[in-house]
Amino acid sequence: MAEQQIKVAVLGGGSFGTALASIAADNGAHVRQWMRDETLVAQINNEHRNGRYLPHYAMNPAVEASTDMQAVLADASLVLIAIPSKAFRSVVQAAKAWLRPEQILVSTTKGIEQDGFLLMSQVLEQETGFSHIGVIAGPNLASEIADKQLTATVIASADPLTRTRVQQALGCRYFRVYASDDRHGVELGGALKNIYAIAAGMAAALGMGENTRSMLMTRALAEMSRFAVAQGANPMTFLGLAGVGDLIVTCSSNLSRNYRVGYAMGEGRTLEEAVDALGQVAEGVNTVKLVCAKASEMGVYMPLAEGLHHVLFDGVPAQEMARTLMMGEQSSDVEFILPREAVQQAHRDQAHHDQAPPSQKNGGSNA
Ligand SMILES: NC(=O)C1=CN([C@@H]2O[C@H](COP(=O)(O)OP(=O)(O)OC[C@H]3O[C@@H](n4cnc5c(N)ncnc54)[C@H](O)[C@@H]3O)[C@@H](O)[C@H]2O)C=CC1
Ligand SMILES: O=C(CO)COP(=O)(O)O
Repeated sequence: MAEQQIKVAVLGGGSFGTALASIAADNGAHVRQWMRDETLVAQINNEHRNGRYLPHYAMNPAVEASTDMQAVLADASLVLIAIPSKAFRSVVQAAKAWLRPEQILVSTTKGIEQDGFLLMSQVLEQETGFSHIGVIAGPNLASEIADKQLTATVIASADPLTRTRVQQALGCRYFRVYASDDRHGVELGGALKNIYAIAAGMAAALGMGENTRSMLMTRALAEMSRFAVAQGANPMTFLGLAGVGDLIVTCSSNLSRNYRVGYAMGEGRTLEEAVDALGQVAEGVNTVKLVCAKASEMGVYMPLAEGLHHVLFDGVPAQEMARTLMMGEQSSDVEFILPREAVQQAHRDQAHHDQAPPSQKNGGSNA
């Protein structure tokens, strides 16, 4: 019996939604893509090109674009939502009337909602109450996917059906889909790395070398995983594609929009100028604000994120980022092996010992 063609709906007409719609169509799925802009819909349907977000990408001609959300969602079994975090909830609310519990709902958005510090899959859960919910995250620069560069991602969900269906729908000769059940960790990895991509772009523009970049990325990973574990994620997730994988790509490539915002600021532009010149979403700008507030509330040590926050919002010069990196406490390398508290305690013990009168040192002996 012939396999039934999977029906995929993509909400969002930006670069990632477009790349994912085309992958699914390359893979034989029936794909409809929803967006607000009628001109873009006409261009995708007539020229098979998204001139606004991925102008040089020849999309799979089978992708049908539409501004009619109901028609796009009508018979889809898999719904991919690629909408920036600021608009995510409003789009889900608009879609709700046509969503059904048996559908698989997957967020591809790497951001956090301000009210309640919610990740997008939590927004999906809140709005729908459905159980087939997952997230996609990993080193996935849309423009490289558009070039069909070999790429891998992660589908994270507690629900095995969601994981399997997404692997079937998107896994193809140039796109591999690995599975995880740590939805929260994978989703946090995707959102948090945007903060450090901005910092890495800044460091690159300021002429910092490879040692510095490597230190920044590795300490970023320590900081991200410390925060995520405090939020209930599994630290091992940060060894995977959605952790270190995504951190590497966005901290190294000027195809990353977050990196580009940092680079422009390192060259002397203001945040506003850098964001305006980009014309697309750089989620890290909002994420750093929310994460710093949350970290301070939870008592999580995040010197890099705080340093970046001062540069972005408090008028501190970008050069100060480097000082932040060098002036923080010299603590543990991998704190899941040697806890930070153990290093701090050793420093305190040593200071106590150094201050003690000579008669009390070395067990009272003067040798
Ligand atoms: N572009 C990339 O390489 C990747 C992006 N992502 C994530 O995917 C999410 C979406 O990103 P992109 O597609 O790259 O963004 P984009 O900036 O290329 O496009 C955003 C799209 O959302 C639409 N949109 C914005 N507000 C809307 C609203 N209120 N109602 C309906 N549509 C609205 C815009 O019109 C546009 O079509 C982001 O959270 C990003 O972090 C994840 C992986 C890779
Ligand atoms: O998440 C991404 C690649 O994995 C895209 O990063 P930017 O949003 O910084 O372009």
